[in-house]
Amino acid sequence: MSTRSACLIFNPCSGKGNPEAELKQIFSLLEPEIKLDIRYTKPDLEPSQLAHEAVARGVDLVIASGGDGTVSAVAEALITTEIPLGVIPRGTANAFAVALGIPTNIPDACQTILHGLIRAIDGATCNGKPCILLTGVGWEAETVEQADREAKNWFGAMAYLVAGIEKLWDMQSFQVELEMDGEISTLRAIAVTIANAAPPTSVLAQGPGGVIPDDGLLDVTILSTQTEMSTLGAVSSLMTGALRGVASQHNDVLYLRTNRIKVTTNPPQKVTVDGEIRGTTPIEMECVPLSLNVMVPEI
Ligand SMILES: Nc1ncnc2c1ncn2[C@@H]1O[C@H](COP(=O)(O)OP(=O)(O)OP(=O)(O)O)[C@@H](O)[C@H]1O
Repeated sequence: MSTRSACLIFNPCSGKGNPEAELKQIFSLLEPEIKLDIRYTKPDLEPSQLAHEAVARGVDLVIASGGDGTVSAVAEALITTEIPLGVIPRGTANAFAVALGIPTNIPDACQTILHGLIRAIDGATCNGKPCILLTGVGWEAETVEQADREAKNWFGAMAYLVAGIEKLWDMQSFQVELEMDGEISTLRAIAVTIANAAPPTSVLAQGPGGVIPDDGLLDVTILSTQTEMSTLGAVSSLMTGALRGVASQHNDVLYLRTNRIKVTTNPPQKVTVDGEIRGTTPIEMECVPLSLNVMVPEI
């Protein structure tokens, strides 16, 4: 007997699997218990619009199935509503799912939607637009741009590592002005990453020992630079720190926690928000505490 109603927003182009078979599998796992209204994303239709329409129709749950781009856009429509977000990850990195412990295989992700718990997490805005994962300025944004569809098809999640190493050699340091609580600090950096939620694999976003998605704060990680050699040392320290789940102690890695920050750079730098390129600096980012309900596995 179907008791809950859900809109499933399905990106047929995410990842490298067979979308028809995947959708069939999702349907067979969920439909016995959830009445599903399936909507396909289209290149010229923002998934957030489909999610807004679902909210207006009054569904109990909205499920995003795709990569982080799809999940982030669907979440945009659910922030500040009580309607929970279900996630069936089918992308390359699936950073949002990994950050929240949501399984990245279809059967277990569906189990989480059927029998999981609702967890309230923070959302954020970057220049007034929603951000649920992280905003990257400089190296992170250059890496995301370099890791295009073709690279992701070839290398999977390793595409980001390959692109990051490739881009590191070209990175010029830039001047950064950080404004928090009316105070301004100035320094030179190659990367400024502001995270609301991030998995350990987002090495530039680890903050002082992992990103906490429901603390009402953003984790800012700055890779400041002195010389090319010290940059390499800082990057390898960040990577080993991320693997071991501890903060890097390198002198060129700085951490801050804040609920609101403005970042201005000279020259302007590319910005990535939740894995999509979104213009250039300056940016203003703000945490919106406990504004998004997400289905997560039972502990
Ligand atoms: N029907 C469609 N046909 C072509 N492109 C689509 C369609 N629906 C969505 N898209 C595009 O898919 C992109 C979002 O993809 P998403 O992030 O969900 O998956 P992905 O790219 O496989 O994931 P990842 O970023 O992890 O590799 C957007 O650029 C959007 O325009």
